[in-house]
Amino acid sequence: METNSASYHGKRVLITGGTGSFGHTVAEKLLTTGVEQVRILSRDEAKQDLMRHEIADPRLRFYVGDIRDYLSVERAIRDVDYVFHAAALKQVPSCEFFPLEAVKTNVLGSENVVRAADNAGVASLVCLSTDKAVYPVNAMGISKAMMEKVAQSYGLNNPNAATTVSCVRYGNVMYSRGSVIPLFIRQLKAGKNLTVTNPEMTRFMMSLASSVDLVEFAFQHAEQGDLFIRKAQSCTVGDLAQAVINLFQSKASVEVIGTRHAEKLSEALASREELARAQDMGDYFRIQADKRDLNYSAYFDEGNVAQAQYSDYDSHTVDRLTVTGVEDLLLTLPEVRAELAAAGLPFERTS
Ligand SMILES: O=c1ccn([C@@H]2O[C@H](COP(=O)(O)OP(=O)(O)O[C@H]3O[C@H](CO)[C@H](O)[C@H](O)[C@H]3O)[C@@H](O)[C@H]2O)c(=O)[nH]1
Repeated sequence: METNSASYHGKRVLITGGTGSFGHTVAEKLLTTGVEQVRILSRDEAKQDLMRHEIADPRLRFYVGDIRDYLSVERAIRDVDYVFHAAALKQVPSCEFFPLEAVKTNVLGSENVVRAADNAGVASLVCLSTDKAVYPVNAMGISKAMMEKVAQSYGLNNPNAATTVSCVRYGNVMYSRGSVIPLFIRQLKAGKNLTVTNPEMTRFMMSLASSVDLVEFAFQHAEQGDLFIRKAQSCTVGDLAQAVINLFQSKASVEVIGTRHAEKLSEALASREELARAQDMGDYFRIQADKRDLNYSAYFDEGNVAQAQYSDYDSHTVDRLTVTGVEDLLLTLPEVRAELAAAGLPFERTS
């Protein structure tokens, strides 16, 4: 995390959904700065207890609550300077089965966070979204797309707002809980074949460290309503499986199981319409909110002629990693290195 320690000096930071892998990593990094307090708001007291023991620091404070419940957000956000909003329902299948639960947490819960941040005079709020919010096809993505709209409408409706509200979109965070990389490794260790949905399916691959950098970047650069994405490479799931097989020197084969419910062949981090108004910032894009006011005729009559020159920032068309490239990326992940070390296999490149 390109932590600008000075920005946190003497400040209080709240992380919603803070016991997850993102929250944990951010909290640890913040505590290396001169931050005054890091607050975690989450539902599960057992996970909080675990984290309290893992990071024993008196500046870390835990609030049991749920973003669906405004009062619990209000309690946790009082006197806070900055908020990282990571609390969400983010499993595609569970949101598919219970779409209204996704609405309650990802849309209405996020609205609670925005409103509470405004009422508490928070300086900056960064909301975490996902590539599945772009041209969404599943309930998780649709609810995250609505969260982005809720976040952006805050500035549109409050031109003199004291709180800067921005969003970031992730791709697939490698080795995140419940995702395919730990699954592949578990399958290999159990002597099973790797289950691949569709070998040609592509996903953006991001390490946890680079997703934390993205949030940090947004925090440092956000203006009202901005949405940030980090440029990323993609790979096919077939190549990902092959890279895992190669690193673990396994004889396992790949079993094609077919596309799951509500998943896409590729994901887009930004649409062409968004890229047409995006600012290229090196490793990142800033996508500004449509700043026209809520005058309906402006909304309908003023188009954007630049749009036609752009295509989506899509995992099928961006720079694609080779199998060796995926192996190299996997070797940067501490969890993969630990698994390889435990299996007595090399986890450094010799050539
Ligand atoms: O047994 C499996 C399971 C998955 N896949 C494939 O592996 C890729 C990644 O699958 P994950 O389940 O790891 O990730 P998803 O893209 O489905 O979704 C993930 O990324 C999202 C962000 O885009 C959210 O964070 C979500 O919670 C998280 O599961 C997909 O192409 C999927 O089809 C397989 O090939 N075999």
